[in-house]
Amino acid sequence: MNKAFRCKRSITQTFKSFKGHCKSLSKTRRFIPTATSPDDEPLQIPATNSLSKTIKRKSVQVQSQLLELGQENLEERMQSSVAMPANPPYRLSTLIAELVPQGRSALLFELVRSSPSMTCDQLAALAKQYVALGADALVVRIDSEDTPEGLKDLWTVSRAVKVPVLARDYLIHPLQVVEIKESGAAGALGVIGQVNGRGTAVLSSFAAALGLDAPVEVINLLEVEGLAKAGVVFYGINISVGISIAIPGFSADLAHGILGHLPFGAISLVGVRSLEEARKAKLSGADSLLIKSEMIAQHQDSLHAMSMQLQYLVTGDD
Ligand SMILES: O=C(O)c1ccccc1NCC(=O)[C@H](O)[C@H](O)COP(=O)(O)O
Repeated sequence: MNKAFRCKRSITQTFKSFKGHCKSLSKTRRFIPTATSPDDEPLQIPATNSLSKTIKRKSVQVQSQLLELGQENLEERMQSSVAMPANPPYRLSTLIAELVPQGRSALLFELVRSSPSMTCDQLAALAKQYVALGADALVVRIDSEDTPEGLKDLWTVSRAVKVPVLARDYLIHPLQVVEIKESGAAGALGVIGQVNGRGTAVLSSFAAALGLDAPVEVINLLEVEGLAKAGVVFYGINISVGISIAIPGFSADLAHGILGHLPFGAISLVGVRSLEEARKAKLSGADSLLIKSEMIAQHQDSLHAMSMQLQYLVTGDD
């Protein structure tokens, strides 16, 4: 359990500071989480790029959930989630701790419905295929743009395979983390430093308090420094983030710089879209690789070959 919770702050206090954080961000940041309590004013968000548009859409969704739930029910749900943390049978951080001393990085395959009409059972069958191909863990996309039944997908896949299953969404509010925990996942991707700003550490420590692995996506060492002080130990790097938020020079090279300067004992996950990115990330010391759905789609006709090449890469036999 990390700092925010070691300090014995109640979950209510934590949530309140998260709310305050959302409000302050609304005035100052480029990407603005607007998931606030039912009594908050709707916030104005400048949609400057695709990520900020996505966050705006997500904020509207979360805000409507919060309105429906009400403040008291929300606090009760969060409190009972902390009181009964998840104890998933397969954990990514445990797996990484086993593999890294052997010189091996963990391979996470991203799973997404190929069309909205795909069923949960079909997705579960695909999950089993990925595990048979060599995936050490799976990441299920649950955003409403990817599936009409994100949490059901997560629930079904988590029960279908004997590897860690993480959700991928855009996380801006603790309620989303509670739902992911209740769906039986072992973790969540989507806590993004650039989106959550000063609330990042709170959201991350809340996920940890619920027993989930939740790497925080970072784009520079300044973020790492601040988060490390707050006790964050799991970092994510999305190599293609430079494309979506136009950071000049953000590339595998910058990822290399961040990976080389993570705090002692920290673990890392790097999202890749090609074998070349996977190779660079492994050489730079990534503890785990997220094989993104775009890459899997590109190798649709040669999944076995892709997987074999990845196995060579992560064992360092490349
Ligand atoms: O997407 C990754 O590569 C990634 C790697 C490690 C931790 C988190 C990661 N993604 C979380 C995100 O929410 C993405 O940054 C965001 O969805 C944008 O993703 P994309 O459109 O695939 O660049």
